[in-house]
Amino acid sequence: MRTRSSLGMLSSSQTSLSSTTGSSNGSSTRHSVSDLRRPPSARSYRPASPSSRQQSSSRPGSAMSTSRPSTPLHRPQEPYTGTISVSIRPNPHSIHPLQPSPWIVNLYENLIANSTDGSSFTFDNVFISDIGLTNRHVYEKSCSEIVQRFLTDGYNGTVFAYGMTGSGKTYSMKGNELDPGFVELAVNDLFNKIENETNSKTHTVAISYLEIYNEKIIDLLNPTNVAELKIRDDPVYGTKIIGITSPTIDSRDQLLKLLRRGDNNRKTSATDYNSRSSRSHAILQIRLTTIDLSNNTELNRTLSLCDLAGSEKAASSLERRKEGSYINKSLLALSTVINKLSVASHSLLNDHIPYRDSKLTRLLQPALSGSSLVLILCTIHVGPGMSNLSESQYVSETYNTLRFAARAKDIVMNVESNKSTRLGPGGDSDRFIADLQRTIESQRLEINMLKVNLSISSNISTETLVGNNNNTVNLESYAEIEAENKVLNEKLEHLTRLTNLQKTETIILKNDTLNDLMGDGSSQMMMANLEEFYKRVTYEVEEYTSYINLLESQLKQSYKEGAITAGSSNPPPPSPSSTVLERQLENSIKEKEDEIYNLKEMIKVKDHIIKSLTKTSKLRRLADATSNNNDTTSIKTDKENNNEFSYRKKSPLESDVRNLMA
Ligand SMILES: Nc1ncnc2c1ncn2[C@@H]1O[C@H](COP(=O)(O)OP(=O)(O)OP(=O)(O)O)[C@@H](O)[C@H]1O
Repeated sequence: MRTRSSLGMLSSSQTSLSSTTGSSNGSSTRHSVSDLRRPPSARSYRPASPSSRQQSSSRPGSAMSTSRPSTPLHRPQEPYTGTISVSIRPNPHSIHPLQPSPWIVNLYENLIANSTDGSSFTFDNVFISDIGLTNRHVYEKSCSEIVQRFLTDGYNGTVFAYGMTGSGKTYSMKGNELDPGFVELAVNDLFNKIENETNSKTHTVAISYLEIYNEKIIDLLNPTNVAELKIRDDPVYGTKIIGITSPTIDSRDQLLKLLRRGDNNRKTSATDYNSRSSRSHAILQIRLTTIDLSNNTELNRTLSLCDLAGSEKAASSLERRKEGSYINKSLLALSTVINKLSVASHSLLNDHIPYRDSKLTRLLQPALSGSSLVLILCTIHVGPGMSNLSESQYVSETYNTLRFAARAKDIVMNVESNKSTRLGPGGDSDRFIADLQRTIESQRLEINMLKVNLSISSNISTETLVGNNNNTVNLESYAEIEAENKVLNEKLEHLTRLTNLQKTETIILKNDTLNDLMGDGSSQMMMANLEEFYKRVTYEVEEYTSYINLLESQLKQSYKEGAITAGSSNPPPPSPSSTVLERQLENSIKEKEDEIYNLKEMIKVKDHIIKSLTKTSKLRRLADATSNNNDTTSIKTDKENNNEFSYRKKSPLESDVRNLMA
């Protein structure tokens, strides 16, 4: 029973490690991952010897990582130069009472080793897999330093939890009532700081909370916000999400209440490995602005706390597989970025870093490219727990996570804190406002000029079409209509994509989704699946409807413009080019009308599907109620018969069932 005892035995020393936090050599010592299938007799733990470190550091790419002096975060230094801070936390529930774990933790060296092949990794913190180890303890040793430097020194901070599904990311970030997670602990630190601040300083806190689900950004504080949220470069914050809700917060309780509401909007589902698995990456951004009235300065900084979705093997459910492929794709993009940054830290070449390969890496771009202190908390499985994971499955997943962590640990950062800007007369913001006013003024002039040009050109255009002898179409007005056509074409392309998506959904529904919705056949599971499905479909229907409205208004506009262009009390014989133009407009209008008609038809189909599904779920509830009521009524699912229900024998509920079936 080496597992629990050897991991547990070191528990007491974990608490005495505070002096070693951050004092690791800042590198991960990696040894070759050799044959995992060596016979059990060969499994013995060999702590990393100086010679093995030597061997590791002589390999290309790691030489600098071991020789580079690491700067502990807690040592005041400006700017911060050092590696990303990486901590490893095993999920205590992953220990199996009977199966020895191949992973061994050495708390004195912050090292985790695989006893099968002798490979080992060193990080800033390696935590014990002990059920009694609280989030607060882990937070204080790994995260609170970044939060403090965010609060007092003006650094941006980014913390993210990374690891296999079910390994404890959400537990660490969110926690529970008894054991609050990193987010709540950071919020406490934030408000403690604000409340104890001297009178000369005022603070403004604003937050945004989003999830990236299937490569779409969703506003967790306002899920009805159906506009497609886009990431844009921003001179102050690096990147910014246009249109996201970002309320100003007055108190700790208000902030936590909003987060709870946001958490309820998050996509979670039961997977093969975790009964409540996060199916999205959730990112909380806290923006803090401090105005110091004693010297009239303003300081802005951002703390980002991210609970990433877990990497996973192919799931058995179709829906989960689809989500899983998006999750794995974005985690792969993150891993590629980390690899490249790690290589770039040790080379003089400036390789392209593919931040734009996923929304996640795009959002983390400013943090990973040096504008933020970064902590990565990697959560791992050290055993199969009570799941039916095989040893090779969880060991290889844990290896993947540790390799990712080791590469991240190799990345050298040079982070500068944000600087205060001067307020008041002659201050930075004054100059900024003056700049903005100048820009607005010159834009106002430009708009006026354009308005004048536009009215001249539309007069000329009308004259040209209604009676001038030269029969030429005004080029400017033609260009305008061309531009309008281009916009409409873009919209059309978007619609085609939506339509294709819609087609796929319908096909899926016909073939497999109904089986997926059935889940394990329990009405609870089916209701949960149905609710999720219903939410998604309703969201799509809303998107289509608002899109149709937009198209209709554009069409109206086109009609209007067409009428103005062609309208005349005394129309001239059309010139060849004006006829072409009118034909183009007519075709375009017709296409849009067809498009709208098709979309309306599709919405009808969706509505019909929703109704049928709701009916089916009611039917199933009735069926369950009937069978729970003992009686002999037997309602059974016949999946081979197109998922219809067949029933026999009368019961008091049968008439209800019949009504629903009708
Ligand atoms: N350190 C811990 N102490 C106690 N329980 C834990 C710990 N870590 C994880 N758990 C438990 O393990 C289960 C899975 O954890 P969690 O949901 O946090 O995993 P996850 O990594 O977020 O998974 P996913 O990627 O699927 O969302 C939960 O029941 C959680 O309560």
